[in-house]
Amino acid sequence: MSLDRRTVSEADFPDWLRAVGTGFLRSASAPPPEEEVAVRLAHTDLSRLQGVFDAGRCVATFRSFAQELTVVGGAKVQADAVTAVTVSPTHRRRGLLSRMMATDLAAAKERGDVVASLIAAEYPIYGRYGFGPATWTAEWEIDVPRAGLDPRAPVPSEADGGRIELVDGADVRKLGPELHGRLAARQHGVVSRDERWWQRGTGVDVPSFESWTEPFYAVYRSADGGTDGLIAYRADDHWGDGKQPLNKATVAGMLAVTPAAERALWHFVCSIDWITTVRSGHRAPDDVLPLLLPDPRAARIVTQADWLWLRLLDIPRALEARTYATEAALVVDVRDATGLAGGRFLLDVSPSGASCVPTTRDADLTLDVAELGALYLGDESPVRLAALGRLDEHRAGAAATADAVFRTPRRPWCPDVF
Ligand SMILES: CC(=O)SCCNC(=O)CCNC(=O)[C@H](O)C(C)(C)COP(=O)(O)OP(=O)(O)OC[C@H]1O[C@@H](n2cnc3c(N)ncnc32)[C@H](O)[C@@H]1OP(=O)(O)O
Repeated sequence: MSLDRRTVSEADFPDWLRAVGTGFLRSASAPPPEEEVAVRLAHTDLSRLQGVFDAGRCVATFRSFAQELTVVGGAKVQADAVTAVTVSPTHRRRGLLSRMMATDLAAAKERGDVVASLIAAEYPIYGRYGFGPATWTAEWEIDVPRAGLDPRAPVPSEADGGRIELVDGADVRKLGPELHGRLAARQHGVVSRDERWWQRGTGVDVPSFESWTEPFYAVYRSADGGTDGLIAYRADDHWGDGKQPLNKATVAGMLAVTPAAERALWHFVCSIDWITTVRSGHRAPDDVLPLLLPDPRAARIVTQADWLWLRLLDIPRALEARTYATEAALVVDVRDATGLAGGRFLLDVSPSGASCVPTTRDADLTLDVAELGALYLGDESPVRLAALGRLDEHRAGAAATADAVFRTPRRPWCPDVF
């Protein structure tokens, strides 16, 4: 019987969820409990769910949803966020992912989405579809006694005027969205969170495959009482043979919209009695954390990897949406084998605005749409891509000009996994 790729109906949904569990090696054979299916259905746009069915049984899954992505300068573009991509091990490498991806990207283009976004399970999967790694992540493990922080110092410092308060999940659901909105207005790479995100993130209706332990939550209030930062962390219970506390705090999330809040929250979590190790959670690779410590070598990098991948669907709108710190003009030839977004464009930028229009002028640079995805938020270097042979320079110095055009002083950061 031929494989049937189709949009998922309400009746298909439990089996579709079962197939996601199979593909992600979570559970072997049963759909989640009925109540959980109902909760998830209420938060799912079925028209953006695809499944492939073999003799009526779901063997491949794909979901996309509407997302806003903050670009350089703080504007937001509409993203087609891709998730729940699985193909059962019995049906792998027969082109099912390629079929579902082609269907989804065509629909996103038709809808007018500017980019598609995802967090890749494995690096080699998505480049072929025009995605490039646009943000990277780093995680540190801090040896607190070695870090050299003054254990007697109050946190935050009295000079700072702010204070740290412990709060609960209900407070986080109240305060978090506003704080996140302020972060999303300034940090490129941030993606939108809906109400459901804050519920799941604070233990409301958590799916059965996730084991949930309530974290500790603390907020940073500035001198004027505003909430400028939020941290969630969990602690284990580990004691040495000599009766010394050797507990580890693992940060589940930390958002800060001012440098004072950022410094205070890191200092706070590194100053909790009994805690001798802090795991930072996923941060931008240029996070201030290690250099906040008197001895930065006490912060060991434990993860360094690609994080948010982007696929440009509308190059003029994408490039005009972000800001640029320099004044320059570049003709960029973008290859896109799918025909969705490629072409030759004149990109004319200055600190007061940008225009990107199709052109027949000679190209300064040629690159694949996936490489443009890696450049888009300012993280990758065109000069480095040229050295790798992934960007062709047709005019001497054009890659260096592109470096000045695209790169940003601070690196992009996407705090979420989706
Ligand atoms: C955004 C997210 O949800 S990330 C989660 C992705 N899902 C997973 O990692 C779960 C486990 N893996 C799977 O379910 C599947 O292997 C998938 C979804 C990754 C791939 O599905 P498939 O249907 O096997 O992919 P498909 O047959 O369309 O492959 C297309 C091409 O990609 C290649 N490819 C697919 N998966 C991988 C991989 N994991 N690593 C390297 N190459 C891959 C194939 O070899 C093929 O290459 P070719 O065209 O040169 O022959």
